[in-house]
Amino acid sequence: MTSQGAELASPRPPVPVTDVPTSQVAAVAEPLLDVSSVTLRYKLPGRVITATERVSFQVNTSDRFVLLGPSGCGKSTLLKAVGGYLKPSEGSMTIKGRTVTAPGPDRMMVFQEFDQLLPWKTVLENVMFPLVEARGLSRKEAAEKAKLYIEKVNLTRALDSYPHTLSGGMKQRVAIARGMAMEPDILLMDEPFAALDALTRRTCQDELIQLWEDTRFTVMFVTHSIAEAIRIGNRILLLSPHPGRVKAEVVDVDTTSVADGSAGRLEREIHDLLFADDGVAAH
Ligand SMILES: Nc1ncnc2c1ncn2[C@@H]1O[C@H](COP(=O)(O)OP(=O)(O)OP(=O)(O)O)[C@@H](O)[C@H]1O
Repeated sequence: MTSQGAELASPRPPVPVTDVPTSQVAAVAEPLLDVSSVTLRYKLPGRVITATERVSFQVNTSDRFVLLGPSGCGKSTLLKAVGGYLKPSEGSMTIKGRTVTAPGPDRMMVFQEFDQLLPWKTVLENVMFPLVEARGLSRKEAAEKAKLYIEKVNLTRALDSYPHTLSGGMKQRVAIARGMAMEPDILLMDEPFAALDALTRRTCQDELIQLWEDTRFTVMFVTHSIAEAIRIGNRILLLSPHPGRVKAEVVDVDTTSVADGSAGRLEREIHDLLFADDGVAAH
């Protein structure tokens, strides 16, 4: 049974898994993001690639909403479409009731690549840049806000450093600070930790959760790692292999289950759902 507004701290059976299409689930409140029956296609010379087919889901304020599925199922394509970089061939996407038609400062993206920072600008200048250019803040206001968010990702010591002097994990934290400083309606993260070593990746995941505890921002997070999905998400949408369709949604993911050992069970259940035939998944 799907429910909205997960209470992460409450003890509960950790695996409320549903195969009910999200479009059939009654929303408790107006969703922040409403993706309705969205098909995304790439039109190439002489052929068309369908990346996702009739995908529906809703993201609520303060959700940590994870898109999980095998490589090529269209996770990044979906995220780009929410970002406004791709127009659906079918269906609709609205954020706060407005149709998504183009990129905007209400949806900031963080990518996997370490080179998403401007190499000729310092950490502080990188975080200030969109605040000045897209939000129209004065340099003084932008610097104040940027410093606040750089502090939140524990990089105050690196304010004046240039990207090439930072580790991969530090660069990703700067990118997160830059996205969060814009105080977007939703932060869109495309496998931001996938290129990090295992230890740094784990640290960055924990820091992201800590950051969420502090600010309760809304995040949509793409990964193909089941363990990462469980660690990050309070809701996990499972997509089938290419073309991506909604297979199931895991709701009320209790992050405490990661510590109490039941994460392994949840991981196995999600694995079985992801890789089962449709008939098997629909139990
Ligand atoms: N720019 C593009 N032009 C044409 N086809 C594309 C383009 N980008 C992605 N595709 C195709 O769309 C499908 C979905 O790709 P997408 O990158 O969204 O999947 P993904 O689930 O994010 O995969 P991964 O986990 O490997 O990043 C794939 O078949 C891919 O080859």
